[in-house]
Amino acid sequence: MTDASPTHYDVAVIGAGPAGTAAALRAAELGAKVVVLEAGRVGGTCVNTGCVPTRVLAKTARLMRESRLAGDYGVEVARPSIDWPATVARVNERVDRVRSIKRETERFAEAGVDLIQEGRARFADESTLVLDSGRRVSATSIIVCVGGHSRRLPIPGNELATVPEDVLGLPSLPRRVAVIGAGNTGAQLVTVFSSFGSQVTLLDVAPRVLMASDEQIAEVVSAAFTEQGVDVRTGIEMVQSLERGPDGAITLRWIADGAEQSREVDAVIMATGWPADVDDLGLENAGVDVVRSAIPADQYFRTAVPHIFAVGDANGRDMLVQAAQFEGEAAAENAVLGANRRTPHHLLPAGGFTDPDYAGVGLTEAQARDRDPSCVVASVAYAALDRAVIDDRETGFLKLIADRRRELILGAHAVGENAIEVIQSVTTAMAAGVDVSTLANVRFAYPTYSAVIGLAARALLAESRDPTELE
Ligand SMILES: Cc1cc2nc3c(=O)[nH]c(=O)nc-3n(C[C@H](O)[C@H](O)[C@H](O)COP(=O)(O)OP(=O)(O)OC[C@H]3O[C@@H](n4cnc5c(N)ncnc54)[C@H](O)[C@@H]3O)c2cc1C
Ligand SMILES: NC(=O)c1ccc[n+]([C@@H]2O[C@H](COP(=O)([O-])OP(=O)(O)OC[C@H]3O[C@@H](n4cnc5c(N)ncnc54)[C@H](O)[C@@H]3O)[C@@H](O)[C@H]2O)c1
Repeated sequence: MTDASPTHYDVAVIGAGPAGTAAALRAAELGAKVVVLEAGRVGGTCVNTGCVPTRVLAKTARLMRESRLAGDYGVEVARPSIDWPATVARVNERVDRVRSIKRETERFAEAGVDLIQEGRARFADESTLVLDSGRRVSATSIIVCVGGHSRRLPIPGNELATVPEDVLGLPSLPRRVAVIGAGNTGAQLVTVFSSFGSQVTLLDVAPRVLMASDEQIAEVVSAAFTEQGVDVRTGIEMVQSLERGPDGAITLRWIADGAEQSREVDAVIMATGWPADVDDLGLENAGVDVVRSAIPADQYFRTAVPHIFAVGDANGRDMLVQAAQFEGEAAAENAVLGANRRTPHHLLPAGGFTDPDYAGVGLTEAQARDRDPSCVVASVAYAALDRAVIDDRETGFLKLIADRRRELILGAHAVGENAIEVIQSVTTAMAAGVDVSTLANVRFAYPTYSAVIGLAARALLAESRDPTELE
């Protein structure tokens, strides 16, 4: 369809992932006439190809591990194995179920938001968008919520690799798999395939796994990978090439310690970054730049063109659902009300479902020591926690970091069973401005993993005090 005179809206939102959905609903709530332009399925990466399917795979992986241990509890089960098509079907069924409770399409309709799904949107100029169908839409403000996509390394044979969004499309469970990239995505896929019984090799140019996490947390996850039989190769110089052999196997070549190394695998997963989905967005027609694969935005989420906002994964800052939603709402308020709303980015709990789980919020220990050398740090091992011993989950610890007066909790990092739930509870305390002695006096139900918070808060109070502190 072509339309010479575009329909005009107060706010046009490109993308119906967590950022776009939050932005559109908030803008409509504030009385704006809103349109959402979505190229694919509503829900975005998170529901369709990211968090939700990954979490179902993580649950499947846990079932595999638990089944292997069932005998220790006198529960007799046959040796577990993966029926890959059934696993994929289960993931898809759960994704559909989550989609059915999210009801984005219905919520847009109830809020009076127009949803147009006629292909990809592209800027024709700074106020006009054109869709693949030819339809044109103009808007007073445009909120770009296009998310991102996997990055394929520019190396020979890269088309042989599978990207994380396409893992469910693997024809069968690979017996040998290489994961390139040990960020949040790669680490979780390592656990999934390792638990499923695949032989896993993990490669990264970074000096350690999980570079964004607290260093000690990453050490525990990395050591667990090695103990589980994963071949962890961090600090490599470069990945060179992939080549398909006559038997269908893929030869992966890389350079480490100045020498070429290679391995034959059945699948290679590239989890090497997440650039914004801007290639065909026509940003040059609107005067908006792309810097390091993301759309730069100021603290109010405005791009260089003040009525064009960029939020969620598109601005390349905090690529998390909780950030995308908050940024979307803030940008909608700034667009509709001309307000100046920012995001309190320091309180973004996040983590991953590896074995063991890991999570964190606030400053890492290195960041905290850098900013405040007199900060206090205390860690409590899960081995000191009754519940972890009861469950045979003694690996891990919770680390709390506070200012020298122990008035503010600056960061919390956990690795071990239920790490994310533990960190979420600490986040709640941080958001409420709870000081360490108040946290140390909270009663925790017995026997729980969150009890480690009380132990860690008491350990923080017991840390030797700086003599200048009571001045
Ligand atoms: C494997 C994986 C696991 C993850 N797990 C977690 C997790 O456990 N917790 C967490 O917090 N985060 C997780 N994330 C990150 C999370 O998915 C993203 O941070 C979040 O989805 C970002 O939301 P968004 O709205 O910015 O973008 P997206 O969710 O990517 O949505 C963007 C939407 O824009 C649409 N679009 C793009 N270009 C156009 C265009 N030109 N025209 C029209 N529509 C367009 C796309 O079709 C898409 O629907 C994970 C990511 C991956 C890849
Ligand atoms: N559970 C979660 O909260 C969750 C899960 C998945 C993704 N995410 C978010 O999505 C974003 C993308 O995550 P990601 O893990 O896909 O990407 P990432 O950018 O966080 O990690 C990519 C990894 O690939 C490595 N790499 C890059 N180039 C390489 C090369 N040439 N050879 C070898 N290794 C190379 C990097 O060193 C890095 O460790 C992140 O912001 C992440 O936090 C969050």
